[in-house]
Amino acid sequence: MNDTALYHVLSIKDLTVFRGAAKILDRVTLALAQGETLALVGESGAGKSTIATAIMRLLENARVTGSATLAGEGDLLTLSERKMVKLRGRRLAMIFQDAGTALNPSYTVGRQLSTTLQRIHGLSKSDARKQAIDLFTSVGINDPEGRMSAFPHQLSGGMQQRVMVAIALAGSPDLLLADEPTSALDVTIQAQIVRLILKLTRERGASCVFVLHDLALASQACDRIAVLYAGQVVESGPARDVLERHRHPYTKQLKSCVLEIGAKDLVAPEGTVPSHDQMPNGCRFCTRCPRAVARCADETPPLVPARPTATGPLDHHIACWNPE
Ligand SMILES: Nc1ncnc2c1ncn2[C@@H]1O[C@H](COP(=O)(O)OP(=O)(O)OP(=O)(O)O)[C@@H](O)[C@H]1O
Repeated sequence: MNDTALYHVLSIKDLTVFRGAAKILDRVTLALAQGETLALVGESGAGKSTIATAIMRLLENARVTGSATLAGEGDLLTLSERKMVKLRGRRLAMIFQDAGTALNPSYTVGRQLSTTLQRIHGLSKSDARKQAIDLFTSVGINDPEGRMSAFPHQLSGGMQQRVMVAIALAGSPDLLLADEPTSALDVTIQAQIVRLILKLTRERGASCVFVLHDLALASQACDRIAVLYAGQVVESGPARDVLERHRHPYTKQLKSCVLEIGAKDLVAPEGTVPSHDQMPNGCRFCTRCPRAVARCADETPPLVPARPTATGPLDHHIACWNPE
């Protein structure tokens, strides 16, 4: 498909995040079309959650540059806080990795969802309650009416996560930012929640930026993949291109780790990511890269089309001076 025909719901350009002297994200550029799902993959600490949190403008103690344009609203990084308060929940919503800490322990989950519905849609108490029960039903909470009066600690981790999904969907956002639930849940439940989020996003015609650790799921269930290494996007594009026709040596290593070990989840290739005070000026992967050439350590490779036929920002791109 010619991607200029697609409507970009989100365009991130040169997103850079500093925490003190450390550059946590380095000129991240990504685009997402309406109704599509983008998986962010990469080792722990690569900056995936930082991207989602920066878009929501919820990063603390960080300096952020670049832009993140939401269709029809402008650059989220420069909008007033008042405007952001209006957008959060309505046009964009985030599902956090750990529902246990994101939910308020002092209120019942029914009240947390109902007050969100009242605030966003101006519903009466009884209409909000009805809609809350419907939403609990659609996210697969059994006995939704009974669960309305439960406090978060009275629910299992999986149920808490479903409550979070319901709260995120309360305002019918057209962009969801979701962090894959990790260690707090067992793997089967994790996969169920991921599939639930993807299904509900699709049914609603919304778009989703999903932090995923499961490469197989990213390639099966998501339209696009962006591979991150130490805060830089090294390869991005349609899921099949990135996984099957990858050109970046890091993507190749990630994929071969999964194949060799037979693991579904992301396994880090050998070696370690340099610490922030020893980060190369150029390509951050160069210290572990079998194909590194002289300029890799000093010059950051730009994200460019991976093939001559790839031209638009949604096409397959790589950032490498010496690709496969
Ligand atoms: N609140 C914070 N203060 C300082 N540094 C932070 C903070 N949060 C994250 N970082 C640093 O920012 C970098 C990116 O972290 P981030 O959580 O975005 O990575 P990630 O790819 O989402 O990792 P994971 O897969 O483990 O969730 C890491 O080096 C991390 O140590």
